[in-house]
Amino acid sequence: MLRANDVSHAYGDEPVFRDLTIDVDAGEVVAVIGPSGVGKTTLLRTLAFSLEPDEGTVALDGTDAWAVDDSERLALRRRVGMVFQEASLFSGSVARNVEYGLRVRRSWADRLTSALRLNDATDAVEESLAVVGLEDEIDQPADALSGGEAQRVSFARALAYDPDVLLLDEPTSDLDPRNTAVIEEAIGEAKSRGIGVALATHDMHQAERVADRVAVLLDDGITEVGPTEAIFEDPEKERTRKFISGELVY
Ligand SMILES: Nc1ncnc2c1ncn2[C@@H]1O[C@H](COP(=O)(O)OP(=O)(O)OP(=O)(O)O)[C@@H](O)[C@H]1O
Repeated sequence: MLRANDVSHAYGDEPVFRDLTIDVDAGEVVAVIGPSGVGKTTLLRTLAFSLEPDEGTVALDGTDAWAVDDSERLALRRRVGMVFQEASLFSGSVARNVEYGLRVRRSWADRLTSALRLNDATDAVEESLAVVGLEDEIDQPADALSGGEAQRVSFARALAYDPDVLLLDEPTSDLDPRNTAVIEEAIGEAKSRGIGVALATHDMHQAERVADRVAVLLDDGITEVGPTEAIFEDPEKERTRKFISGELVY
């Protein structure tokens, strides 16, 4: 469904990755693991159509995002939700923060329609908050939340948006185990709704817990991608095995 094909990207003269291919299907979680600075964030920004690759194509359901005009590309971007390492909520209630996700997705025409849609929006906000266990905090000011709760609201916001794809950039690296577990369960819920998920993570155990497939990003490209169990138990490449076992030090 979402596919980056033979993409290359460099910042100035510094190549980040070359000829990299990765895809994410509906209802599938693909974890991208690799050492710090290898290009996981750059890859997610490429998959979000916010960074144009120097070479190669990035397509959603076969539409090449950089071969269409700006408005079509914007329409593609709207089908993708993102959660970053740090929650970025604005002052205002939890409900308003989650609603924001819906508002950016909807066109003006949609927003001007009936009360039925407004009810749908309220339902979507409540349901999304329930997925991250924060339905009781709906009217609280976002400023009053802990860091972990704020990140859960960020996830609910991305989910309420009803994306086709969710891109998660180390969403739990600042969280404690309890909040991490909530986010991992929410990833499972997104998957069961048919959302394709790409998850960049430093945490190999997390990749093992939540991913269907794992892409190992080393040096300037994907060294190996495959079913999670195969990558962790019996990788094809020696380099993958060394990275997984911690023998490869960066
Ligand atoms: N806007 C930029 N301009 C120049 N260089 C950049 C830019 N963004 C990232 N880089 C460099 O590109 C490389 C890849 O960065 P990126 O953030 O994609 O890696 P990462 O795997 O997500 O790292 P981390 O795990 O530490 O978040 C790094 O060497 C980084 O310093």
